[in-house]
Amino acid sequence: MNYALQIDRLKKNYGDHTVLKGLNFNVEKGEIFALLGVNGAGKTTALECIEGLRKYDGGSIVVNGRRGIQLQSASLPDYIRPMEAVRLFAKWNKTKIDHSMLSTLGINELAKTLYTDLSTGQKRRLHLALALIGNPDIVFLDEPTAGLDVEGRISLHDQIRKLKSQGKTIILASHDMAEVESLCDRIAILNDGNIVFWGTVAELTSKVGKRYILHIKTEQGEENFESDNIGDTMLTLLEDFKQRGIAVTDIKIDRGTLEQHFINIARGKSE
Ligand SMILES: Nc1ncnc2c1ncn2[C@@H]1O[C@H](COP(=O)(O)OP(=O)(O)OP(=O)(O)O)[C@@H](O)[C@H]1O
Repeated sequence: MNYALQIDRLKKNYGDHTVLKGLNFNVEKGEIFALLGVNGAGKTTALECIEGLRKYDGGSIVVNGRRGIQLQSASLPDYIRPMEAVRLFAKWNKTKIDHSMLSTLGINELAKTLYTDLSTGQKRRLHLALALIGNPDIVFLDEPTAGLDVEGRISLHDQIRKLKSQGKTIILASHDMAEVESLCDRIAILNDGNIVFWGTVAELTSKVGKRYILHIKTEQGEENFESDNIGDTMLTLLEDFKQRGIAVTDIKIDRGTLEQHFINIARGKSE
């Protein structure tokens, strides 16, 4: 297999707090891959170890290709202008400025604005341009569309798809299932320092397809139940309520969404 990234038993502690307990996953060349997990799951820590920005305490990381890392907001000085930042990054990377990439990302039109005066979307576009300056094979994006409006998200998603069509591998951390469903080939879900799901979005979706949430209202309130076998679950529950002498007043069945399923996995409920 042609891997861009091979992570084997990656461990990271902050003092006596073990954040990554031995992560194993691979990312194929040319795919868009997302690391998902609730707040504090360890996504940024894992990305920073892989990016080479943070030391880790065990395991191995193999990166096959040049890395390009999107800066976090607030990483550039307020009074730098976009083209000054571009020139600096080109110098550090010992490379020529790719004006066609800058124009695709609309950086030329921002040339004279101070960094502090750029909108969130414009900053994100600049950060992406700076990540692309050394023509990397693997591009790392930490929550690339957080805080963007719908138009900004669509435009950034188009840029990310374009990078994939150029053969680049994209690795992103995200909270946003809609983003992940529309963009990513494969995902890993982090929970409590471990990978609890690794696979394609279709594989996760197929699991969700079988999952139902049953809302049963009784005179005592509403209770929710999850099931893969809605018929059997409903019969068992109705029998149980009957035996306890509780009157059922309403029943609603929801097919669980991908997001709901993700949250259940990420919070450690069994599949
Ligand atoms: N520099 C640090 N020193 C000590 N603890 C840290 C440090 N950075 C992160 N942590 C802790 O490590 C855990 C994982 O944090 P991390 O930022 O990697 O998670 P995350 O999944 O990216 O979260 P979020 O979605 O909120 O960005 C958290 O409990 C956090 O408090």
